[in-house]
Amino acid sequence: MDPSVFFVKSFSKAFEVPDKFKDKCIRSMMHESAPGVYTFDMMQPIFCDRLLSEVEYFEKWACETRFRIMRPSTMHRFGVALDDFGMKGTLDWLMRDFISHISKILFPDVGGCSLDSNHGYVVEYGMGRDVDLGFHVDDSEVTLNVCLGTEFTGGDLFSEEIFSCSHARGTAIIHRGFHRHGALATTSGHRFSLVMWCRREMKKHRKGFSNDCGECERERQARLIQSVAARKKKWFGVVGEGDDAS
Ligand SMILES: O=C(O)CCC(=O)C(=O)O
Ligand SMILES: [Fe+2]
Repeated sequence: MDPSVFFVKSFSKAFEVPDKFKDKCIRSMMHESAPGVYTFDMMQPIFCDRLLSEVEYFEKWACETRFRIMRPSTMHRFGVALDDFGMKGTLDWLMRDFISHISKILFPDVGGCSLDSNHGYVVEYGMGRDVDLGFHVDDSEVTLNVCLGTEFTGGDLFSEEIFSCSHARGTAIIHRGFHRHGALATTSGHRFSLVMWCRREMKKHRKGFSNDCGECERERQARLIQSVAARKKKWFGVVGEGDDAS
């Protein structure tokens, strides 16, 4: 996958410099909006558009086939988990090659570079969708939140410190999972965000377990991916680039 297709220049450049300058470059593109909360430019509009059209296709498909959408978390009534439509490979790549490095620099105390699993989803706010999100902590070591747009007012993210970060399309916020935060009401339009809860599962919980039913989960994922890819191909004549199914 070519990062320059998805990432803004400042982001991809920071990861291309020789290793000895990399940490400094990555740090210099971060703006600390509140203690422990960092914002930076990350995604190009084309990434936001493509992800949102995938979500739209998936929701349409789920509606027509009566596939029960797994909501991202108990806090959300709307939104979709990205694993459900074959984006696991893309999310793993994002975490392994980029988020882990950022986490090593900013959050060595929680995940550092040893993040090894993730839960990625898109949340939706606005008329007929969720309105806001109460104060909470995430089930993650490190959380990445990328604003996908589209047009909206309100929806600022907030945390305990006096901090309000209005999120522009393509910008990312990264923080520790235990950093309490919430989202104010989206007062007009629709707001979508890509959220990735990045975890350190293996080291924390699974040490010493050789059979944790990963096999069953892999089979379930493979069946789902095949079925979604087949339907997408039938309807749209394409399978999204970067999907597990491609
Ligand atoms: O609404 C947002 O962008 C924040 C979402 C969030 O904090 C979460 O899903 O854990
Ligand atoms: Fe959260």
